[in-house]
Amino acid sequence: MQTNINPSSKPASQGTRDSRRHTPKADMRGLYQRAIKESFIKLNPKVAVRNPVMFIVWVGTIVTLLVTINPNLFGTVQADINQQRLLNGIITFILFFTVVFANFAEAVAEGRGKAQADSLRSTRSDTVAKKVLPDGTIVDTNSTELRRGDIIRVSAGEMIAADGDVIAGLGSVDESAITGESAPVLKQPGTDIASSVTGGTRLLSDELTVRISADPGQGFIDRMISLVEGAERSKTPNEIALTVLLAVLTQVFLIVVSTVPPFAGYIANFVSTIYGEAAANNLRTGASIAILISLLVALIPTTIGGLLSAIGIAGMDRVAQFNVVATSGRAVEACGDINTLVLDKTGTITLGNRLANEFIPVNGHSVQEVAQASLEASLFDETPEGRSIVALAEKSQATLDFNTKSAEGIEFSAKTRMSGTNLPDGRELRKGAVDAIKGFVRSRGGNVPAQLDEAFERVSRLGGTPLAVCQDNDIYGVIYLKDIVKPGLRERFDQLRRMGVKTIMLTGDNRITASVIAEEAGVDDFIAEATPEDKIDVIRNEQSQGKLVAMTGDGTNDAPALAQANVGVAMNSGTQAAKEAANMVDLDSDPTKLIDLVTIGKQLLITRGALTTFSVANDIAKYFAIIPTIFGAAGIGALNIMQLKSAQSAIVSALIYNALIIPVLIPLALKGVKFRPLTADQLLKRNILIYGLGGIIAPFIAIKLIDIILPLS
Ligand SMILES: Nc1ncnc2c1ncn2[C@@H]1O[C@H](COP(=O)(O)OP(=O)(O)OP(=O)(O)O)[C@@H](O)[C@H]1O
Ligand SMILES: [K+]
Ligand SMILES: [Mg+2]
Repeated sequence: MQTNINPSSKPASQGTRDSRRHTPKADMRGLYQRAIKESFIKLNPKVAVRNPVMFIVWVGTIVTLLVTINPNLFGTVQADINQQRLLNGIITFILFFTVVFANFAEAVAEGRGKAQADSLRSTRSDTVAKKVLPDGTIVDTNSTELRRGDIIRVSAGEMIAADGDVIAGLGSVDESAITGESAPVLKQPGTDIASSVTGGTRLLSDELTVRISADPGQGFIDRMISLVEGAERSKTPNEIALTVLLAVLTQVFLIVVSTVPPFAGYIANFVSTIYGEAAANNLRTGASIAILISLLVALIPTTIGGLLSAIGIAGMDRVAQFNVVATSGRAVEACGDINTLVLDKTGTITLGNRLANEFIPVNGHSVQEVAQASLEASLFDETPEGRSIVALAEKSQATLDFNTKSAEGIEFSAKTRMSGTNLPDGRELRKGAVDAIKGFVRSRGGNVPAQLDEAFERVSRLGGTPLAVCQDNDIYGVIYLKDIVKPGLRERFDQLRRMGVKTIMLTGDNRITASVIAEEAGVDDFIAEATPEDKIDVIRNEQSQGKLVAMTGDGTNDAPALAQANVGVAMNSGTQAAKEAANMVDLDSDPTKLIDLVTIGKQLLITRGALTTFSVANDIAKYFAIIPTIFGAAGIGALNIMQLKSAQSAIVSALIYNALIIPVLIPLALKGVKFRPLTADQLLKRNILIYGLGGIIAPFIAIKLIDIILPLS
């Protein structure tokens, strides 16, 4: 087992998170002022109707306002008309603020995104780009006139006018406008990583030629702005299902409450035969329209109805705080339902800077000869692995004895799993996965020495990647590429396991290395020697068992798998193809962030469930507060278990509680309920216990307290 973990390196997604937020903290006071204004603007019926539960409250407010103005509107009131008017007025006032509070919850949630959008927009200004025409001439072109496929030249100090891929040049780019990270990022063409640039970022050094990949208004920052602003926010399937459920519940209570007057009338007739007409009248007037509306509003799920969209928006927002751009709320929620997490080994589970550590000779060759062959084989290999091999070979005094211009580079591909160089004198040098090189040598009539397997095993058992090196049909030796498992992963995978998420490591590397790394990192399963096609198959296979799969990737060859996965997270450092196929982009290019995303998604679902449970459980107390006032005077006082001061005080207390609970719960809706890594089953039980039981008890206490404080008799 590997013991040489670098103790100074932190898990990639911890530690620096706060400093990485891509927008400055929103001005909170301005945010609340804006939200208060918005809460009143949202009273517009056209907007209000989108939330059926709160719309009922809004309509109820209008009706109670009418009976405040004229208490006799729906039949003569027998009680003191001024007293009736006062009560109706108070009810109207509270109902109105119930709607405003719900609007406020949504406005606060939206406001954070708007503030973010503003700060993003401020980084965006029309830029003049140097467009390269097909004949090579350069013309100044406004960034709004650039189209997909156009070629531009960017010089040091200039803003990159639009998204694109670097096709020539090399330079460092300041991406702090989107990532908040001030360290410059090196951009160069060709490689899977580091070839894509984002409009609105600034080139710090040298010169780049960029092929534009997005039409105006379709760029990454544009998409980010419209996302955080909520312009593209559509309800997720879960949210729609819950909205429908709440609407149905509202309808049920509407029917229930509308049966109260006939029922009360029936009892009144009965009461009049025993206690006389005076008592019966009391009962008939008790069921006044304003009180029935109060009962209805108390019973329908206004708490969750008022907080539902804030919870969803906050979920997207929390993802943004982690420096991840989600293309939809649906993607965020899907994270919460993930059963299987597919991770690739190099760069995800390991630190990824696989560096050449040692040359191990076989077949009677010397270390020097292996270094020489490795240098020649890696001459055109631009991958970090290739570069590190060149560096180690040069340290071992290897030199070139041919003109590199006349040699031909054989690029690495995940399919062949080797790379190399064809020399001018006809020699073919190759390096790559050991079995791939074995195949290459055998196809040229060569032998595979037993020593090779020993070297292969030795490197693999250390968790390293062994690369065999050969010249034509002669195997020279093995290059030990050393890699290190990221610290702290085991705990994170343990956490996922407790949430019921299975982790699968997918790697193109050999079985032994894979098993050593898998064991050290603590993943549940691993698949070795995987081709890009295998990656899609693994995802499809999991999905065919009804599982939801998340995957992280960065390469163009990851794009199909990213698209196939239910949640695909592309690295910002990755190719445009990968970013387009994925439904999330991680601006920090930190593959382990999926673990945080799963947590956020789960937290979103749990918060919604918890507040729904709480909202519905609240009804019991409110029911017992209001129902005796409808029947109370008629001697059914046994229902008055809360012993509230009077009918008026009971109704008003219940409604005040009902209204205030919305703003009280806004922080919880925005922050999410405290998350613990438990399975769905355990979480359900826990939530029913806390939010169900709490939801029953809390309002009894709160309503009783409000009743005591209220100066109503
Ligand atoms: N530059 C290279 N030249 C030759 N062979 C390479 C090179 N890079 C990798 N290989 C070999 O090809 C195998 C597959 O590499 P690749 O980087 O495609 O793996 P992968 O499928 O992305 O999985 P992971 O990145 O998790 O290891 C490696 O295990 C190694 O044996
Ligand atoms: K309610
Ligand atoms: Mg890889």
